[in-house]
Amino acid sequence: MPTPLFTPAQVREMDARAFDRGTSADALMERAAGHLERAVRDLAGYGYGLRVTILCGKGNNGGDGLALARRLTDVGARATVCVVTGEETLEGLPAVQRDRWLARGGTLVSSPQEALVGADVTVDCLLGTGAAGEPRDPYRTAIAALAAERAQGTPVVACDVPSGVDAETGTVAERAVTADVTVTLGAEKVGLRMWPARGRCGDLVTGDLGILERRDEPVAWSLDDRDADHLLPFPPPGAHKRQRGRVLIVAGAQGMSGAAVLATRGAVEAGVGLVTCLAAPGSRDAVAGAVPEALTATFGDLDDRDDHDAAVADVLARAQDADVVVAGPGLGRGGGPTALVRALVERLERPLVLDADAVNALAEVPEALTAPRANALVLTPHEGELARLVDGPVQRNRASEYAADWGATVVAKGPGTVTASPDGRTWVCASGSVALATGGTGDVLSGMIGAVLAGDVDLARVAATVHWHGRAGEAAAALRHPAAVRAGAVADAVPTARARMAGDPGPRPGAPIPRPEDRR
Ligand SMILES: NC(=O)C1=CN([C@@H]2O[C@H](COP(=O)(O)OP(=O)(O)OC[C@H]3O[C@@H](n4cnc5c(N)ncnc54)[C@H](O)[C@@H]3O)[C@@H](O)[C@H]2O)[C@@H](O)CC1
Ligand SMILES: Nc1ncnc2c1ncn2[C@@H]1O[C@H](COP(=O)(O)OP(=O)(O)O)[C@@H](O)[C@H]1O
Ligand SMILES: [K+]
Repeated sequence: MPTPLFTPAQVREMDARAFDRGTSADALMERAAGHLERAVRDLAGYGYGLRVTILCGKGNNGGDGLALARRLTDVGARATVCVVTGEETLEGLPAVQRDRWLARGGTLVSSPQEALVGADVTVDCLLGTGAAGEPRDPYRTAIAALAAERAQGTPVVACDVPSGVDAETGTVAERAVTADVTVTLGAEKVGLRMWPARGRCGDLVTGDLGILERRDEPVAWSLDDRDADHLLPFPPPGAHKRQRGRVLIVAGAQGMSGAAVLATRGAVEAGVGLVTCLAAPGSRDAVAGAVPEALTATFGDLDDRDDHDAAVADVLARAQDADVVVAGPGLGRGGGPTALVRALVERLERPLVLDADAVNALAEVPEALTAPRANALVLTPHEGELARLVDGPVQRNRASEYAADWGATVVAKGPGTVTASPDGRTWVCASGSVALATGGTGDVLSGMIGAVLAGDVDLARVAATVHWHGRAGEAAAALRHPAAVRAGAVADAVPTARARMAGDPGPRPGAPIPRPEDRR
């Protein structure tokens, strides 16, 4: 099942609801400590005699750490605890936990550096979801001491969030913890799935506190292989090629054949009935040579001011024979491409995927983006392209707002790509590799998205395709080396990545993501 993701504020509301029903904050803290204890022992592979150093702050995150120390002692581990703000700063529950720890015979070490000596595992209970902004001293110094210890090979378990990481936005302070395991408490926090935060968490483990209810509405979802596979098309037996979808790719201005080849390959490798690539004459020949499975044709000269109306009319006419149009890779910049993209957005009665230069063209005619539209529009900008479409700095955690404003599905690309559909659903991609950070991999993705939408315009399929593309990047990186992957190798890996995602296909339950209106 897809994993629901929540904001820290939502998790606080879940806490408050649990308190209203009679669950005590103390009970939640004890449950949290139980999950941390298990994570520490799982990481080490043993508990008895394990030397664990716990650095605590003065909030409830620190309280969790003090409760953990007691539990570890109960299973024979040796816990060393430092409250970095000084034990006298604790109030409320953390103070109660401190007193229990001291009553249990525990002691407190005053300096983090001293506490860390000889640790087998360290636990970051410095700052949790109550923190904001750059960690100040004494947290700052403690975070540096933890990092120095980790550099010597001592693994770090983070309580709830790695300190210094924003669990809502996914941003990371200049001084922040890097963990090997993060035990996220109550429900998964959306920011921890986003980059750069995701890179600080290590393995993400959810510590169930019994506060999440079925009716809780997540802000986003994360798909696993099986979820994504079930969302993707599976050809019905007996289908003929036209029923398996027809994709038209409009790409490759003069001298920009590579992008057209890669987008066309993306569509072909993703599996579809028919792919046609429309490109400038030289590019068309390159596509025909490189991708024999595709049909090819040329559009007129988009660079020629007098002729671009004819070229636009030609593309629109050819689009009548397609189920989906993908436009943009290597389309070029200028009046011709802008006129073409505008015409496609305003007049095409087919689902339309706009990538790369088509996104840039759209930024030239923003009124086309906000005008009401009947067809499905999917935009696949990387951060630079997205920045041209929005006012002010890009925030990927705001992709759902962009999607709602534009009535379009927005695929905000980058590590941890965020896909948001205009009906309010959002997905944060869990797959991918830095191997994808190379020219042309985005073109492969746009072709793949065209292919999957050709059968059925379920926008959850876009997120599933992003996941699939990430897995293809991982597969290409494993076969070669993350530093030596070219976009063509990602296209090569698309079919095997799907086969791996499918595993033992088993029964297909259909789309597992409920739409908002079905979720009551
Ligand atoms: N349902 C849940 O999620 C539960 C949460 N619990 C824990 O409670 C934590 C949240 O507790 P709190 O709200 O007390 O918050 P924190 O434990 O994050 O503590 C925040 C403290 O740090 C200070 N602070 C804030 N920003 C700072 C900065 N930039 N530099 C230095 N100091 C800063 C604040 O003044 C405050 O004293 C969670 O992360 C989790 O560990 C658990 O106890 C159990 C239940
Ligand atoms: N560090 C990274 N980790 C994972 N995926 C990445 C990373 N950097 C880029 N990607 C992915 O690689 C692709 C690059 O797309 P794009 O920037 O449009 O490239 P191009 O225009 O060269 O085709 C996107 O799918 C993006 O999500
Ligand atoms: K923490």
